Amino acid sequence: MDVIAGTAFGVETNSQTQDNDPFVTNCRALLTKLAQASKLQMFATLFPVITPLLRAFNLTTFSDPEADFLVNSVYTMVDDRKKSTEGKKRTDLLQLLVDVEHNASGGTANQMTREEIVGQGFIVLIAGFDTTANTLHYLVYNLALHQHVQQQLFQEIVDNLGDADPTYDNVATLKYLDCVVHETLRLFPPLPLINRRAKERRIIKGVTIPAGCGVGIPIYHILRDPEYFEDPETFNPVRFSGENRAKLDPLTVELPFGYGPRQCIGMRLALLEIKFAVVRVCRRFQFLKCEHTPDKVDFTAASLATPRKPIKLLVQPRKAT
Ligand code: HEM
Repeated sequence: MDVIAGTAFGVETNSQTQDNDPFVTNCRALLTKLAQASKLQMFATLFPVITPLLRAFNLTTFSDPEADFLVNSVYTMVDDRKKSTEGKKRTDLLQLLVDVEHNASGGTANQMTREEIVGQGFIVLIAGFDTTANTLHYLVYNLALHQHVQQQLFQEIVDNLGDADPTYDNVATLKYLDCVVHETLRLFPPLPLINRRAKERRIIKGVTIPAGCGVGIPIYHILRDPEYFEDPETFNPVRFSGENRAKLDPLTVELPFGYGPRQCIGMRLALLEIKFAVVRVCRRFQFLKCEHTPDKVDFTAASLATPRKPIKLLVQPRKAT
């Protein structure tokens, strides 16, 4: 939350310590609702023709007071940025968007309206928060269940970084960490399903997809398909190492972030964020199973991969060496 609010909007949220910050509480509440709104979304995905009807009855995903609060906050930020002088310019996403509007003021096709800027900013906020947090959640769960993986990861961090702070360059040397992150995303993709609309009629394996038809792409199931991954239900980070990775279908390696021109814009930021957090946490704590830790995660039928019951773990400080 703090990373996305800071990098996208320059807002300091301190979500770990200031639970009552309205930005944090509204964001959390909206994401919880979004995760639950899946049945309506699924229906609208399969039958896009009903979308105008949902809009007419104000039944869209973003018609909640929490969404209003966040959208209005982004409007205020955009207006503040426009008023601020050159010298005070920030280097974040919102500033880039505001500059696009400013620089294209000749009315070119690339010019963005105020609404478009706010819409883009809002989507980044929503898309960048729970996805990364959920991945970290599932990653430490996997470590708790697979102590040998946790030990190898810990050793890699100690051997390569010692006590040094994680940086863009030094986390790139942590090859095993990269495998652990990718294997976590394979088994627990935060967005289990993405959507497209068919541009033209196509027949795939005997199934006709008419032009304009909504198509759901089941990321979760593709990433657990034995056609693409041997022994797919097993958590095995080594499948993403060096020559093993080269044998995988390249499409599946980045699939947790989608595919094609609409692929996740925050992929590199997310991977870096996750790796920084893992280095900081895993060198100080060990994650263990406890009596409430499930052996298998049962998901809700939601748009975000949400566990039906909270996943509880035992966290133990590591002894200083
Ligand atoms: C582990 C973390 C993340 C995962 C797994 C993830 C996954 C995805 C997926 C599957 C999509 C849809 C892609 C498609 O349709 O092909 C997407 C879109 C997007 N993501 Fe991420 N994402 C993550 C983190 C982030 C972060 C940190 C940001 C913000 C910087 C972000 C911003 C976006 C945006 C703006 C879109 C595009 C929305 C659109 O075009 O409608 N994501 N992401």
